[in-house]
Amino acid sequence: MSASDLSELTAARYGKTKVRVFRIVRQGTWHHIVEYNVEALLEGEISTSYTKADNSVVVATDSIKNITYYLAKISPHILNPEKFALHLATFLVSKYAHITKAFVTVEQLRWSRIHVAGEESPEGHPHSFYRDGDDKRVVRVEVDATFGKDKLVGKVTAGLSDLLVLKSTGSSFTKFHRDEYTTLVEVDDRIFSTSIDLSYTFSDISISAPADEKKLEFIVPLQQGEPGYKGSVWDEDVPSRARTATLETFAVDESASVQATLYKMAQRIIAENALVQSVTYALPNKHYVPVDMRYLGVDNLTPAKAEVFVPIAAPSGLITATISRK
Ligand SMILES: O=c1[nH]c(=O)c2[nH]c(=O)[nH]c2[nH]1
Repeated sequence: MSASDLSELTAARYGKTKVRVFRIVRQGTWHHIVEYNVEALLEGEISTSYTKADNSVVVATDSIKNITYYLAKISPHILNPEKFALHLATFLVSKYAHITKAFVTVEQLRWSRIHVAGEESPEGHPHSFYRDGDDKRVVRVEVDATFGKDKLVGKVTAGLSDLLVLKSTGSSFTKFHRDEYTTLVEVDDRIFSTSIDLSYTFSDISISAPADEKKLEFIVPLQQGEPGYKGSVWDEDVPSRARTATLETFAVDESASVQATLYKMAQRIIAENALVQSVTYALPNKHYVPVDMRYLGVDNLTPAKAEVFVPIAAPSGLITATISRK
């Protein structure tokens, strides 16, 4: 039996990742900026590149990078990561006959306008910005041309990552299962800190295939404010409402556990966003352990006296769940 009888290619996807893009859109002296980390991966009739060293089916990852920068230059949708991701994925499956699916992830880094005391605009400075947080807005798009290049289906998941939060009270963890392996003590007051990863999904959307020869045109059916508009996956309100719901629920919830708080956050996102079908959180429980000072005769352990803590980097709990619209 030869080696080729023993194995077969069952999945293949490739492309470019960590394409760093910064873009300025100038409206006179009023500038808009975005900074993205883009990943664009392809699937299709590419198996012979793996099995037969046939590079003729390979759109070089370098070309995928070049297309990403070109669209960042010419796309009217660059300022909205959902629309830009859909544009890039639609371009890739439309341009290349043998590519049936494109998977684009856009991570948006935070840049907010600096507010200068006494200056005119309440929206902030026209061209000066600061990094106001390490969390990222994240958009994942799949454009599927399996049903035909003129019947493109878009699957959009959006959300955020690395939103680090902490509350110094309003969190307990009691009445959990106990057995011979249990050493954890019940606490009715503890620190709760987590780095929030959130993603929410929308129903599939149908996308008009670009009619122009260069496949660069990507048509957005209806825009916010136009008659007949019923909301869409690229509404700017959805990410901002989701971020606010996450932060506010975390802040005000009398948390019985990470699980119970997670569930309330997700319920609020579903209630507030008609187009969101499901919500997934991944919440590491970043433990803060009070330092035992009993050997000094100092009480730093009873909850009301616990003031000095060791932040524990690892291990952490990891609580995840998906909550779906009924
Ligand atoms: O909120 C929590 N959920 C858990 O599942 C868990 N497990 C644990 O040790 N501490 C905590 N806290």
